[in-house]
Amino acid sequence: MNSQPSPPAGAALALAGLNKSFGPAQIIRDLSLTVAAGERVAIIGPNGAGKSTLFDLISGRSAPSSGQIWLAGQRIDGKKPFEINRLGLARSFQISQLFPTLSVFDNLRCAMLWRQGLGYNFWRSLASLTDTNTRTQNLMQQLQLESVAHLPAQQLSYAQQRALELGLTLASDAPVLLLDEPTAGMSRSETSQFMALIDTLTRGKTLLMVEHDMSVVFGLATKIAVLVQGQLLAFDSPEAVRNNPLVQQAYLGAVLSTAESAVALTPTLSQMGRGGEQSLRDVTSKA
Ligand SMILES: Nc1ncnc2c1ncn2[C@@H]1O[C@H](COP(=O)(O)OP(=O)(O)OP(=O)(O)O)[C@@H](O)[C@H]1O
Repeated sequence: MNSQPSPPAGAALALAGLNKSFGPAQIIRDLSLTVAAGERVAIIGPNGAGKSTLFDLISGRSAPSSGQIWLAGQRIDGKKPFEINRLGLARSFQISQLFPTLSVFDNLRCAMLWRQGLGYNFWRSLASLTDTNTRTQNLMQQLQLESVAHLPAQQLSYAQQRALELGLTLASDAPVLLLDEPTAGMSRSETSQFMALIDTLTRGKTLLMVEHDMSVVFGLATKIAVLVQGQLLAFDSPEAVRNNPLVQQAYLGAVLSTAESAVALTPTLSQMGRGGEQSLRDVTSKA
């Protein structure tokens, strides 16, 4: 009767028949989704649609009521967050994840060490420390945070803190990343520049992001998943989702009409090119 379900071949992440209830309230309903390696998926939907709950299920923060989740072919539903992280999935946890009194460099180094399973260990070999320091330095450069390397995280600007938070997620070197509203709270120009940073630093990785800002969604995602009342209404290319009458009716129509002007004002990544990446320096170097 209960034949063991198998994951779709070659998927970076796959969800099948996922359900989550809190008491009598069913929040996620029979959700199935297959994400190919290297795909960038934006999860959108009205407030309360279940986006954060879905992230919680994938990252192990809570267990599904039923259904399966596979990461690169391995069942992960019901596993602990640190086990899922070790298996190759990292989730950004907003600024609260930062160590406020540690420097930018030490925040990143801690994340690197955790990935290696070393922690702060007095007896760690000098060679591995040197290697970690070099890789921390490289990541810090990519994040354009060298100018604030020795500042405590709590003294950074908001945009710099978000860049550091992205760095902590990247430090685990996980091939699958979950980003929770990466540009929330940023100005429009900061958002454009941060999008360019995400684009550059997550190349080749599989990305899922919950995002309300349609300029980010349509500028960055290769696929969009639309969640309404816990159900997957659509999972398709940005163009197909934009033109889907069901999506228009349930969600995007209203959102796009208010966001359209913002989208028009925000250059796409290809339009930004190197210039966009360059100007991020201005944002992240703000004291
Ligand atoms: N631990 C919980 N216990 C009971 N209900 C919960 C719990 N967590 C979430 N919910 C409910 O589940 C529903 C979906 O919440 P969720 O935060 O996943 O939505 P969301 O799409 O991320 O919303 P938003 O866009 O506003 O962040 C909401 O009605 C919320 O009240």
